[in-house]
Amino acid sequence: MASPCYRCLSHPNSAEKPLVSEENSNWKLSDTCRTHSQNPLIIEADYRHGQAAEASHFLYVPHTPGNASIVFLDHLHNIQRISTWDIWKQPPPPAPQNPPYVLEQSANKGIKMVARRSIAIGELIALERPLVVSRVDAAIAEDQSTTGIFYRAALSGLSPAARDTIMSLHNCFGPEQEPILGTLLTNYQPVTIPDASGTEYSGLFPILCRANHDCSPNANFFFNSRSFTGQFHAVRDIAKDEEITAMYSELAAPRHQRRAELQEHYKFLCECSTCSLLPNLVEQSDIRRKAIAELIPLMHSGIYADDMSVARIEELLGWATDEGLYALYAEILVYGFGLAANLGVPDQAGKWSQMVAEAFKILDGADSPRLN
Ligand SMILES: C[S@@+](CC[C@H](N)C(=O)[O-])C[C@H]1O[C@@H](n2cnc3c(N)ncnc32)[C@H](O)[C@@H]1O
Repeated sequence: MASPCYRCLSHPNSAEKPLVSEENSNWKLSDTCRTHSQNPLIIEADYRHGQAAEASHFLYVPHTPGNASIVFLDHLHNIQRISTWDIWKQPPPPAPQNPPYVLEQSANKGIKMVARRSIAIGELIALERPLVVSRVDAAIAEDQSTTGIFYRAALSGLSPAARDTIMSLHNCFGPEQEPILGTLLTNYQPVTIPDASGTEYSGLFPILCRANHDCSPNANFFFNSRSFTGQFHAVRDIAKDEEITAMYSELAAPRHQRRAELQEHYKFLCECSTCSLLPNLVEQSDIRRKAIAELIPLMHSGIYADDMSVARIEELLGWATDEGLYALYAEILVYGFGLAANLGVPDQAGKWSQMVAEAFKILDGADSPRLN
């Protein structure tokens, strides 16, 4: 089977989905929904499932029917826990004043995010709360998924402005996909909720999703679960008028693989500066990225292979820098720190530990939860 999307873990759907029919065009709960509780406002999406706790429910935050700013799709037990979070009593943190970006029409990539002024490495570019958060494996009955009734019902509790914003976003699937689902899948970004027993979530961030992809992106998307905001931080200095870019697919992969994934999940051929290198330079870039890819399972499992050395880590750090892969550079640093400590090289471990802290500040901001 084809690989799942890096950002929302979805598999692209087949081309059999019909458009939403006219009679479903009103924003209202469908007949298969029923209210589970009023305050907090929790709706059971499809009571026909008969397994209420494991079926998808919608939570609207704040709990104002038809005027919520966030809708959550999850199983009931998670939704009930999430509804008690103090975060919903607090206003969202302010976005940067005079944001350093503008959204503009591009020649060939739809809307793009562009730097209005020079942006320094580590600077917060944009921050916002999501309009939709969904567990990636939300349960949807076949009849609801093909017609879009499920998503229409989910969005019905949002404010009209929030819904208009969502429906104005790009849907890269065109008529082959139900329009609301197509729009969500085109724009979802990963959301990590601590204490969610490993459940994976996707979120719709209406400004951040306007950034286009680059295989050596200059911004890092980070979800701060404390403030419940998606954020972009610059991972290198960005010049005025330069496009601000993010990553949509696994970057530690050769060009043909990156392009295939982007084509499959986002329907475009990547012609970023890395993908457009001359053939011999693409070959070198692929060698570096494949070498970094080989380290990923070790980094995730924390295993230090016998042939892994401080010198090899330094080489891989250099390649991650050459390739403009800052998030992976930070992951390699973390692994290198552990390796050096494990090998009994305290000076090197200390140096890398400091570099890890600097890298997390750049990627996530000074309040990075990873700094604790
Ligand atoms: C999440 S949206 C990004 C914002 C989008 N450009 C818009 O107009 O709203 C993803 C879509 O943007 C376009 N896109 C993103 N990165 C691209 C790139 N590097 N080259 C060409 N198209 C790109 C593709 O159509 C893709 O499906």
